[in-house]
Amino acid sequence: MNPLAVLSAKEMRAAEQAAINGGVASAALMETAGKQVAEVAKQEWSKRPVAVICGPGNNGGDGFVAARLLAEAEWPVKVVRVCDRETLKGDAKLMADLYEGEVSEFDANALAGVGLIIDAIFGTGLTRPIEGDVKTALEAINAHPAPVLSVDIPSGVSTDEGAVLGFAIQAARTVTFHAKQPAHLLFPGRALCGVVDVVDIGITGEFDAKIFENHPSLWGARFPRPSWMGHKYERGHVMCVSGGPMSTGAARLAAEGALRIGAGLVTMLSPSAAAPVHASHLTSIMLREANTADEIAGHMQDAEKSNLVTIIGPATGVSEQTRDKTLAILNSSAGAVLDADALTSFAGQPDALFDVLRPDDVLTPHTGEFSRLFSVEMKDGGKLDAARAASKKAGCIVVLKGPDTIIAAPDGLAIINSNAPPDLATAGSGDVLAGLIAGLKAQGMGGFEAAAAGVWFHGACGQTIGPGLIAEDLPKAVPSVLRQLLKPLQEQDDGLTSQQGAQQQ
Ligand SMILES: NC(=O)C1=CN([C@@H]2O[C@H](COP(=O)(O)OP(=O)(O)OC[C@H]3O[C@@H](n4cnc5c(N)ncnc54)[C@H](OP(=O)(O)O)[C@@H]3O)[C@@H](O)[C@H]2O)[C@H](O)CC1
Ligand SMILES: [K+]
Repeated sequence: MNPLAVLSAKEMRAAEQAAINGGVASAALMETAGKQVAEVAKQEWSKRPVAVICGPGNNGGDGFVAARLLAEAEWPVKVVRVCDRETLKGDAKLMADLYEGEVSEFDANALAGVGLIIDAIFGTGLTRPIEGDVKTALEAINAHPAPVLSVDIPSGVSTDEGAVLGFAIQAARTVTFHAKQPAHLLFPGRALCGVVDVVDIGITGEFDAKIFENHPSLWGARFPRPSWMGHKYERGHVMCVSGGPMSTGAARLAAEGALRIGAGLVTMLSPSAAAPVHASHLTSIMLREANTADEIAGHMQDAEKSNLVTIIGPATGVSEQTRDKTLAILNSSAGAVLDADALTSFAGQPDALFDVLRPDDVLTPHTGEFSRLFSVEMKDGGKLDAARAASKKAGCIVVLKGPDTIIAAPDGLAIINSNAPPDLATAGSGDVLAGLIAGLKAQGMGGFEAAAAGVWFHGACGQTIGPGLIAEDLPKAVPSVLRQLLKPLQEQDDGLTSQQGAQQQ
């Protein structure tokens, strides 16, 4: 299976069942899961008193295995149950029976003197909000100074959404099995996981995954590389629609992003009143006047000559005029990346937009713009489903921006990005992203892959600059990230491309 595949709780159960049908004993899977948890504890922490807190299901079963193996390794182990003994059944009961040490019920003294807590309370089987005595136990764990190692997922986090159901454990580290689940990548779940280890427990076989974690290995083979014999007209053309004289910076940031990522030509389409402002700033980016939707449509005829992709939205203003200009682009043969005001200009009448979008066009809303255009209230943890449904509804690629940006395609495929540092939440950063995506699309990448690559690049540029970042820095960081990405794999610096590097923040 692709190591970047992300499986839902239902898909995890199906993968587990397929392994069982293929002859692997379910108890063997649990034994390996618990063994891997014990191994991570031994690798990451020195020998110390450990409390293993076990819940009523198979997550608790994994905990009993880890407790047995740590006790065999002569760790001082204390097992604490947050369920009645009678609720344990199947493999979990078997593992509880195999544990020979004392098992106590959770109380105020349960964590006294421990230096590590293993959270094996709930995993993928959490079905309802945490409350009552269980909540009291989780609160005591979070209040205790010992680090927490969570089994599969921090208890209280919903697997498919990464939302907190009532209350959740804050882990220092989380060991998950076979593949990541959405909660390991979506906030707030991701922040509650700490460092995530994905370990093998003996599940084999192919799985038709629909969700992936963003990484160059998903799209690197199709990433455009300039060729010796090529010329600028073969590297695509990006046009950027500008706002008025007091709002020109956003379009310039997008244009610079497109040029830096390799588009052969970039042209600013500016209202006449704003053209002198652009003229005093632009050098390698060309400048043309375009005041009306008809004039925009006229420029779109360039699409016949080159692979033209047009960006509209950054500081173009929420107006009927922006709407008409957007429709002029969508009714031409130019590709489109629609951001910010171009999206909000269709709030209240989204069908006028959805009717003309083509499957390869890209929308890049942040959550506010998304809610306005798709008339949905964004809830904690609803992001992945919302982006996938929106992509289907709009019939094009949707990039729902945030610390855990989702890239969704109408056929249900989705990519979750995990390399963006918080420094990227700054004015103008999203404009550069629209430019990166358009620049890659103009060079021949499909909309979905261009969006994934653009989002990853944006994150990698953010990591390169780090604290103090302003949007103007992002296009300037593109060359160093490109140099890194286009190196042969064995020469790449892991800091930028490894999963772990991305996961640590
Ligand atoms: N995926 C794999 O290949 C393997 C996974 N393993 C581990 O198994 C768990 C999933 O186990 P499961 O038994 O399905 O679920 P949980 O252990 O997470 O919990 C289910 C029990 O919890 C009760 N529950 C649910 N929500 C609450 C709540 N809010 N408050 C109290 N109790 C709750 C639930 O009760 P129901 O009434 O809803 O039935 C269950 O009793 C996975 O995460 C891995 O750790 C295998 O060990 C290895 C293979
Ligand atoms: K857990």
